Amino acid sequence: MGQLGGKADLKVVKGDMGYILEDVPHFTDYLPDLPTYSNPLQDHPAYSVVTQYFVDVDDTVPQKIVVHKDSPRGVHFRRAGARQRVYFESDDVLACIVTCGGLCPGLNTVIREIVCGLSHMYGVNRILGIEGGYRGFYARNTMPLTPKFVNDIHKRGGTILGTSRGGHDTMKIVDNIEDRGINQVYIIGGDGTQRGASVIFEEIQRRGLKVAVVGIPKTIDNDIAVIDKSFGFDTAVEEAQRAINAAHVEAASIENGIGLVKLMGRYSGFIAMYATLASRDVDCCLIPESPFYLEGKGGLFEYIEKRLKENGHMVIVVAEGAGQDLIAESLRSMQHEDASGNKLLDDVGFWLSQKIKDHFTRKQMMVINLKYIDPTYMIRAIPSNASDNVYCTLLAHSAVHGAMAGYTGFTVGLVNGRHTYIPFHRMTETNKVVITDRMWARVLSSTNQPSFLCAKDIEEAKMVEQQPTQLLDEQKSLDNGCH
Ligand SMILES: Nc1ncnc2c1ncn2[C@@H]1O[C@H](COP(=O)(O)OP(=O)(O)OP(=O)(O)O)[C@@H](O)[C@H]1O
Ligand SMILES: O=P(O)(O)OC[C@H]1O[C@](O)(CO)[C@@H](O)[C@@H]1O
Ligand SMILES: [Mg+2]
Repeated sequence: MGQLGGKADLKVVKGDMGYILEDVPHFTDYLPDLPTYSNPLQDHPAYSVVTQYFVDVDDTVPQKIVVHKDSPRGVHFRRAGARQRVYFESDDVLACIVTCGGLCPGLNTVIREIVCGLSHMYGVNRILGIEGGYRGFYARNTMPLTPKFVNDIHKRGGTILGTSRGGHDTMKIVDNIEDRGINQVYIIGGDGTQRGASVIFEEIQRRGLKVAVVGIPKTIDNDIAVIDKSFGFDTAVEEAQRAINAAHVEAASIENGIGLVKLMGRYSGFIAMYATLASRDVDCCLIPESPFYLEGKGGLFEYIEKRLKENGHMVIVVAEGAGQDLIAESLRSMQHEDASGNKLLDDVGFWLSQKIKDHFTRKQMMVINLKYIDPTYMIRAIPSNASDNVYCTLLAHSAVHGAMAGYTGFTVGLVNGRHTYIPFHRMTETNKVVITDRMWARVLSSTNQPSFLCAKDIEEAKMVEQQPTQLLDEQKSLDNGCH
């Protein structure tokens, strides 16, 4: 297996039969001759009895598991887990944890399990919480975190550390890390946060510091492509059921009742799609990936009228990023951004409510009763459910094992059911609902809604699907020997 040259931040290894490892950085890449120590887990009363507890250094996990007889082995990621040798002595570790971006169920569980993992598995006692997101590194005090302090935080929503958008000043952050003597940095956040983590890692590497930078990807929208699923997503889908049930009860209790529920999903409609599929009470699901229109044949108004005539009531679920082009057209809305530079969206739920009410009032054909429910922040603020709690625990432990083993500049992630270490740059590939895929077809068949698509839209969607992804591009250039 040979190391390939290439882009400065890519560490790619190529093997036989089209095997590619998209590896993550390690201290030894820029700090040769570091001492190593035997992993204290070897003597741990709970873990020492586990057969093959340590991960083989050569274990990797394939990104694509559906293969043909002759297909190349494809891209792999380094398998997460405890290594036999570690690069830190327990007493020398000073770790810190920061949470950035929007809230998500499970943040406190990840914080708890990093603290308990470091302490119980590796005997690390010095752990700091950075308050209020990235700017907390240089603008706020830190809080000491102990297993006792974090004991029951997983039962609470939000993040005990606080969070923020904006305020990423790489130099000030790294100066602060260096001044405090921090040598493990755990960064929990979404795509913006992981971009921030990547530049922090680059600066740390440039300064030649022995500081592990580890990301734990957070997105309630489940919009990161490379991982199976993000923590908090299951909890969000489950909690969304309560809003959909309420909308259904309201709609079904009154003549021509329409229950409209807005769910999160800025660019990806996964929460709306899964909540719709799980509920079976939803008659129409609108997501950012699938354009729709209101007036005329095959439009939303026609469908609402038909459904009310058939059934007397209906439930509509709309993802917050759906129909933004329509709103922009009708409101000539200004484009605003939040402190991190994310586009601020217009409220599709409120806009759609008004449009539906106006339409039926104007037409005077039937009196409708529309109830609009926006549970978005109520969903985002709850604690994670049981399965997300276990998932968060494994992500946190993978992060701790990776840092102790000397890996850095990576995020943890579940790929095909296995925990892995993934280079930062892969975190920015977005996961979207593919509207020409089976899952979206299942939604359409469960709701009976029109697809709102003309032949041209379908062609365009297929073209997007067929376009080479970054992965294929890279694979192609690797095959051409470009790296
Ligand atoms: N390209 C970037 N370089 C450095 N820092 C960044 C970059 N993009 C975002 N950040 C910082 O990351 C933090 C979080 O970013 P953002 O508000 O976009 O949330 P996020 O991590 O994407 O989470 P989510 O969008 O899921 O709520 C902010 O402090 C922001 O300044
Ligand atoms: O209102 P805030 O806190 O900026 O966050 C809203 C955004 O965060 C997200 O949940 C992503 O984390 C989006 O779906 C949503 O648009
Ligand atoms: Mg984001």
